[in-house]
Amino acid sequence: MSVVKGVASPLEKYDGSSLRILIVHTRWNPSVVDELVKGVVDTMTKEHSVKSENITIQTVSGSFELPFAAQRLIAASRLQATPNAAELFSTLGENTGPPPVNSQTFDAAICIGVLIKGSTMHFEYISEAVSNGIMRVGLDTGIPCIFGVLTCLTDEQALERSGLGVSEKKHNHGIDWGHCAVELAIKNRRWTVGEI
Ligand SMILES: Nc1c(NC[C@H](O)[C@H](O)[C@H](O)CO)[nH]c(=O)[nH]c1=O
Ligand SMILES: CC(=O)[C@@H](O)COP(=O)(O)O
Repeated sequence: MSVVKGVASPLEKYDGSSLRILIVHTRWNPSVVDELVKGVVDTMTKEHSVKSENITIQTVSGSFELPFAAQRLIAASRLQATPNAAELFSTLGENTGPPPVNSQTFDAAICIGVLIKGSTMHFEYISEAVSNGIMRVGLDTGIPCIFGVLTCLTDEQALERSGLGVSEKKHNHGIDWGHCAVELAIKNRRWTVGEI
């Protein structure tokens, strides 16, 4: 068991009570993905006071769809949060109506999926595309976009990294992603107003 590997705790405990979080997760390998999502949500709500009503959860088919969905959902939330959203919405058709009162853009997005190597190179191509795509969404939108995709060679590796494994090394990586999302969302707010 490694004595080096792992992430150190942050220097402060971040209050997520005002944060708005987007979670996009896949429907591939659902037994593992669902456990990872639970780890993220439980960590944010129980350890950082993120309100459940401020967590938006959307699903896509597979990991390859994660970057597209995250980018489009961030864009849609920005449309809803714009000052003249009602006017913009009215131009979209008479049935759209005004945006929800509490609609605002997201403070962070978390993309969650599980890739498990098969017998072709499909795994390698998707892994590379998805990791680059998720990184690009964060850089292009300015909204922290957390890489919550397990890239596993075996089922056992996926089970271990979602806390469903049988060894003492098992750890739900969703916990780390929940902490990471809150920390970067708070820091991004501070950096955006010049607090460095
Ligand atoms: N094999 C896995 C996939 N494959 C599906 C792709 O992600 C994508 O949905 C499809 O190519 C259509 O664009 N997805 C996973 O998330 N996990 C896998 O193990
Ligand atoms: C990650 C994948 O796309 C993989 O599970 C597909 O399996 P295969 O390479 O056997 O087609």
